[in-house]
Amino acid sequence: MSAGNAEPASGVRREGEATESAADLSAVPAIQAKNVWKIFGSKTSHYARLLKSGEELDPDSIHGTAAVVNASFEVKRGETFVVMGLSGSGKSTLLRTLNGLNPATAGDVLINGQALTGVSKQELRRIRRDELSMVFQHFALLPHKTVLDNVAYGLEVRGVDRKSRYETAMRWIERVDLTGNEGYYPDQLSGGMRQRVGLARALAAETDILLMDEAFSALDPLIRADLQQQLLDLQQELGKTIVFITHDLNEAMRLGDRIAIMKSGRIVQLGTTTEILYSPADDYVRRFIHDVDRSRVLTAGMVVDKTAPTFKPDESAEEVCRRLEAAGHTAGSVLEGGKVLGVVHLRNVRSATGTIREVMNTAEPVGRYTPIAELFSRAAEQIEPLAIMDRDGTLLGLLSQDRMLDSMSGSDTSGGHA
Ligand SMILES: Nc1ncnc2c1ncn2[C@@H]1O[C@H](COP(=O)(O)OP(=O)(O)OP(=O)(O)O)[C@@H](O)[C@H]1O
Repeated sequence: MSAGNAEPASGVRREGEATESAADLSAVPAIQAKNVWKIFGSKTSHYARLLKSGEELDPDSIHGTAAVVNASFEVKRGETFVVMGLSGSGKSTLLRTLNGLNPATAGDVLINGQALTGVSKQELRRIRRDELSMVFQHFALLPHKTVLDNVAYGLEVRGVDRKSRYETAMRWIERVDLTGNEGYYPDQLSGGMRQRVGLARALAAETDILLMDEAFSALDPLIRADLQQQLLDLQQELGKTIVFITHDLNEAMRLGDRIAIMKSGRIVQLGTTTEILYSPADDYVRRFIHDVDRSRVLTAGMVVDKTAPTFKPDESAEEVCRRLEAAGHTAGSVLEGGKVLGVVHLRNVRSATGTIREVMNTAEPVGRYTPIAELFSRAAEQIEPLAIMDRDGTLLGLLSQDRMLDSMSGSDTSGGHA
């Protein structure tokens, strides 16, 4: 298991110290949890003393509930970090230790390098207002305020003037596709729309960190899938740091860059989708992944072959054929000026006489976040594998139909790349 290996980062801030510049902050993980425990019960301060003095504590032997047991991890800036587990495993409690609503019994939580332990109530309120935003399962909208006022609420609390906060709120209302609904009250909206308001409100606060507690769990499956897609699209553009709580592993794998799986307060595995699918830490995790729809959670970027050779369009088919055979590959990509022009297959270059420009397949490359379920029919139409590109349009590698099928059947095709 990989939980528990978080190293302290540089740049720890203390209360009252100046907020570091954006450049300094970029070197610090957005969130750090170091040996965090949360114990409920009457002897909490006794256990806190034991843990602080370095004593080992067996969570099964305590009087009370050990809701979070020795959790250590870092959430990188711009990462979507999902905490997944069954009801009662400690997810919400862990989230509340991160925003200071439920102070840890022992251990440290650092937000943007600042430890929450020992800070004043006032400073904690400032951190919760300026550095974190929350999206809740049951929306937590103010029923007597309109959509516009709900979205603008965080800015109102911060004292932003009416004109600026409405401008900002309208921008986010538009961004979550709610334009035209700004005058409605929450009870006039569907569940999906209410959660869009919740999301817009969190985004309007313009904090770098979003904490989302079962944010989509109350929605029916189609609306839920829509909101997941909307979050993925927003995230691609905004690059927020998101901690997302869910009890659904399909949702966790669809959204998460990394996933922490919790059981009885412990993080039993922390890894990427492919790490968890192909190397489950124990039988508990194995049972979960049994129900995962791999074609939906595995994306092109997760299973792409990054080792295939690349060629220039004016190389001769004969030379390319020789190089492909020598490298033991059946296909390669053709690049010009850093851009993908096409893909060549050994079968086509073998019989060709001119340059590979004439025999390459010039089909559009595929984005790395496309679920492989959407690629099977395209892959079946051509002999060449699909070219997969990164966010910025550069080539990531090739993906053949065989490789997709292997990844679905449980073979590790990730080659260590998530
Ligand atoms: N305020 C509290 N007082 C006492 N026990 C608590 C408190 N809050 C949570 N617990 C206990 O801590 C454990 C973890 O609860 P938590 O709500 O964090 O789990 P969860 O994984 O978020 O569950 P769910 O998905 O049902 O919300 C449970 O045994 C719960 O009963």
